[in-house]
Amino acid sequence: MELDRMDENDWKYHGEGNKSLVVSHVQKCVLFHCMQWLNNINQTAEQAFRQIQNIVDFTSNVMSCLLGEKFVHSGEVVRLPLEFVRQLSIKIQHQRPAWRCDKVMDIYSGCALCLPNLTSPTLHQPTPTPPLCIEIKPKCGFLPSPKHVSKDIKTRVCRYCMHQHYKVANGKWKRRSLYCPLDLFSGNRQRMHFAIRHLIEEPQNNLKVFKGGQCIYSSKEGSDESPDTNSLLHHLRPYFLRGNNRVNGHMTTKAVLNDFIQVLGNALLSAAGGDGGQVTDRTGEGRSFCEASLFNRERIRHVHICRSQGLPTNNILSRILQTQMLDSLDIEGLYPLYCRVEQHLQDFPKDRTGLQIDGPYDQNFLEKVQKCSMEDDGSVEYAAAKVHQYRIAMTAKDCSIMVTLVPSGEEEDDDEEHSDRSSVEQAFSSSVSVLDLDPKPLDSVPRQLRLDQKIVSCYLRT
Ligand SMILES: O=P(O)(O)O[C@@H]1[C@@H](OP(=O)(O)O)[C@H](OP(=O)(O)O)[C@H](O)[C@H](OP(=O)(O)O)[C@H]1OP(=O)(O)O
Ligand SMILES: Nc1ncnc2c1ncn2[C@@H]1O[C@H](COP(=O)(O)OP(=O)(O)OP(=O)(O)O)[C@@H](O)[C@H]1O
Repeated sequence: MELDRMDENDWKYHGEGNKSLVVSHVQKCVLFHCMQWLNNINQTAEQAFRQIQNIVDFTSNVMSCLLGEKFVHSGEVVRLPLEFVRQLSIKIQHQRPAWRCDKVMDIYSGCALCLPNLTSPTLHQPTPTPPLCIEIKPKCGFLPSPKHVSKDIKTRVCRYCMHQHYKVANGKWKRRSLYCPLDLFSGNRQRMHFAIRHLIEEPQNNLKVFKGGQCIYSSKEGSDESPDTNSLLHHLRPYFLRGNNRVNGHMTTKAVLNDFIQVLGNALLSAAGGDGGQVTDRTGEGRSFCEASLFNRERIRHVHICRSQGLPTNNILSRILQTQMLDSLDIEGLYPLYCRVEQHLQDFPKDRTGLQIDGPYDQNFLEKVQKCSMEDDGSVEYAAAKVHQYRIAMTAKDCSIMVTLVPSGEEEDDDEEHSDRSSVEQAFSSSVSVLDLDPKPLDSVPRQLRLDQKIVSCYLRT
């Protein structure tokens, strides 16, 4: 790509989050993450470059080691012509969701993060059934240890399920989602199926489906209407009309949905990097069932199911969960350590660099985090390492998984000996990546504590 000869007409709006606005190339398999700001803060181009380089370093030197490099794309910082960025921001403005427009795209620095477009149709041959890409933001998959929390409810109901009450009370979403992350991270097929079905019913910002690079299914924040599941099923039907189902050419809507969920669940369970085989089974710890999950409420009926299975150790869900569990103290146990670091930085501002509070996110940073002692010796180094661990865990709690399902060649359809189950499993090859791995700033810690208190008191009230 010739960065000095850019044309905004080659780019289109792709999506956005809380911090970045994403534009994709109309033909090539690349996209840019442009930063967006709440206020038009006075950041120099060099500071903007440094901030994005920090994201690249954190992704490649920290998150990639913890999650598995095969799943992670770190990207690179690019400098774009300012006029191109300005024209682009004007071009895409009308496509942005209104509720994100309190943020403005950074048109001053010219810096952006360049990544492969994981939903790009141009990666594959054009066919009537282009790859399906399913983006899942799973959120936190475990309950905190009772040692560190002041409210017993936090050890019984997961943060996501409690947060749902708070979000509905504050009008962020009109309806609660019945998805529970603890079911998705269970490794138990029935629980995972249950979780994915509820993600589809109420996707909020936890599920998006792309076909041929276009987002065909997602929630609109603040909207009264649920997304159109029938339209999703209409898109999915041709992918599942194969094997035995093709014989009579008819498939019920429920069967399409079940097959889709089964294929997605399989893709998540089979995505492993490095050595595999062992099982992470947390049922014994009592931190893997959420009382608010509908599945759990039916636990007596499902008791034989609950005892079985777990995630294979090097599975992507397992690695995300292990990284989330670096938050071993809960925000309540972590906050006093954060205060120790803050106090120290006020007294000795120059130590900010040595403690690597804002990076650099290099090998040394990762070692500090991995070698952090179990015992608090009262030092600022211990406190800083625990805060670093917490911030890494926050990133893992906020990342997204992109599952790509590529329909297999037609020849597999011809084998009518296959049962429905094996044919649907063979009908796709899959790959998995993890998105949105930027570091959370130090000042997100007090915000997290305040939010935690609001979520818990709202839940206890309702
Ligand atoms: O705190 P949470 O759990 O609400 O997570 C925030 C997300 O809200 P969610 O609950 O997923 O709708 C929030 O997502 P939305 O903007 O709601 O789509 C962001 O991902 C936010 O991260 P950051 O501050 O932009 O780095 C997330 O904030 P962090 O807590 O990860 O900093
Ligand atoms: N490499 C990619 N390939 C395809 N789509 C992507 C890619 N990166 C981001 N996206 C899309 O753009 C959206 C916004 O990106 P992202 O979640 O990284 O933004 P963010 O502002 O960092 O998010 P958050 O709100 O979690 O802070 C994603 O939800 C996803 O749909």
